[in-house]
Amino acid sequence: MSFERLAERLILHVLTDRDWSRGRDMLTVARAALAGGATVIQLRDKYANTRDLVTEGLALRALTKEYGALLIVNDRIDVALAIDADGAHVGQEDMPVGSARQLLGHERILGVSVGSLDEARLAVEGGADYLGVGPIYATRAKADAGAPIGLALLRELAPLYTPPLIAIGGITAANTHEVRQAGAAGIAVITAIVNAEDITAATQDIFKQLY
Ligand SMILES: Cc1ncc(COP(=O)(O)OP(=O)(O)O)c(N)n1
Ligand SMILES: Cc1ncsc1CCOP(=O)(O)O
Ligand SMILES: [Mg+2]
Repeated sequence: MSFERLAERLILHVLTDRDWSRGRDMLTVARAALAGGATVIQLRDKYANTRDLVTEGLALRALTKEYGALLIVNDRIDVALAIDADGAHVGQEDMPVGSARQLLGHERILGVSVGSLDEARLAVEGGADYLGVGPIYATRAKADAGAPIGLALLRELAPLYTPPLIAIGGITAANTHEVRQAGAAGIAVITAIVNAEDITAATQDIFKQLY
């Protein structure tokens, strides 16, 4: 897939998160987000054991196929392979990018979190298909995310590298436009979508700001 086509398909990631879903189950949340325009569901479950993660993943695999959306697994390359996900996402404390790429192969998408120029360079050299850049703004959904980095890194990276930049951290309908203007090909969202009372409407509101 070309980077341009990939960028289109990666425009709106919704990350699952039990803590912020108001007690609604993951499939209900994901279905509502897909109905509102999510193009990627990232399975992100910090509590489930491996067996449950695979079960959740298989259900999300069927659902994302129904909507023609991508499924990315957070942290776990083995689970991504087991459920035939479209790809996996690793951060700076997860599997190193080179090893992740080796295990995942070249047919699946590999996303890597970066918060600095150096991390971005290493991620690109290691074969990342997209970069998760953040936290752009303050976030409630990741306690160890560190201080917000603002828009400067997006502006620096956009002219340097071809893999799409996906902005994450505190993204809402109100700041989506400025994030895109700064160079983000797409955005990744937790609370502004999964914590919304009407998930589909919240996703639609954000989706509209992307174009
Ligand atoms: C698209 C995207 N970008 C960044 C992250 C964060 O990954 P990581 O730093 O490994 O943190 P956790 O999500 O694992 O808590 C992401 N998941 N997705
Ligand atoms: C997983 C992650 N990585 C950096 S910030 C963040 C949390 C994003 O959640 P929210 O969209 O609610 O700020
Ligand atoms: Mg991680």
